[in-house]
Amino acid sequence: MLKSRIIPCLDVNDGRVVKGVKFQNLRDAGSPVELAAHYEAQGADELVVLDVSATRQARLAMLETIEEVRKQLSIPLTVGGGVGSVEDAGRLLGAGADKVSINSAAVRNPDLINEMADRFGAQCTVVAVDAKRDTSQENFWQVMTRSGTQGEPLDAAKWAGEAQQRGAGEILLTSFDRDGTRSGYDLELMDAVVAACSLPVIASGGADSVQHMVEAFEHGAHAVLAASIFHDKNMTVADVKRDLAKMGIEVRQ
Ligand SMILES: O=C(O)c1ccccc1NC[C@H](O)[C@H](O)[C@H](O)COP(=O)(O)O
Repeated sequence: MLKSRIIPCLDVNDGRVVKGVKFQNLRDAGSPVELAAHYEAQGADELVVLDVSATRQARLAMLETIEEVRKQLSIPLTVGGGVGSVEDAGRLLGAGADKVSINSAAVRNPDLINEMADRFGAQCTVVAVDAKRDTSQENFWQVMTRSGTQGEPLDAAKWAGEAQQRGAGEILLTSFDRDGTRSGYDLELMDAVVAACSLPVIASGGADSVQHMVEAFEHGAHAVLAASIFHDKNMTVADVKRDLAKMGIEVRQ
């Protein structure tokens, strides 16, 4: 049985880790290099670094940040944010990423998923699905792109299924509604995506307790991603893993 993974997330804007609520009101949360080392020392299984910078020069500087973070880490590193092409993905892998996550560019050009999987392998190809509940429809979550600012005429569960068909290796599923709110993962969204896609799914958005993580695992998540609770030092990755083990969830110690 694969062990459940705990993945801290560094959202990076202009070289600094930031954290907001529903992708808004971003506050400074520290240095990416220091936090990467910090979370690995706490026992993180993987790290996700998302470039949420708005400006082009900040995005280009991201390669240096990735090289610096890579020097700190021995655990798998997934990098995403603004990846627009196979060449972009290649540059990030060359800078030290093990996996690259794509969202907006894949929605614009779904063949990009096939190209990445063909060129680098499914294990490097993560499709990030940012989903916002559409309250006007039963069991429908809209795919969001461009850092949560653009609603797409696309059902999140169906899109995850298509990503699988096109060769993706993993789904990074972020609930826009829960991001930063500490109100728990969107479990119904998890259910809908797990029913439509048999790839490993990383639950993201809303974590505030170990119990929230247990719920996500019970609803089919292979891994849980969290940012706020770790950046705000409410708990360490080691605390989480200790409590999960006590609750019978198999984690890497
Ligand atoms: O994904 C984006 O484009 C984006 C843009 C700006 C700010 C945050 C963004 N994403 C949200 C991150 O993936 C966030 O770290 C996860 O949703 C985890 O959130 P919490 O654990 O609730 O803090």
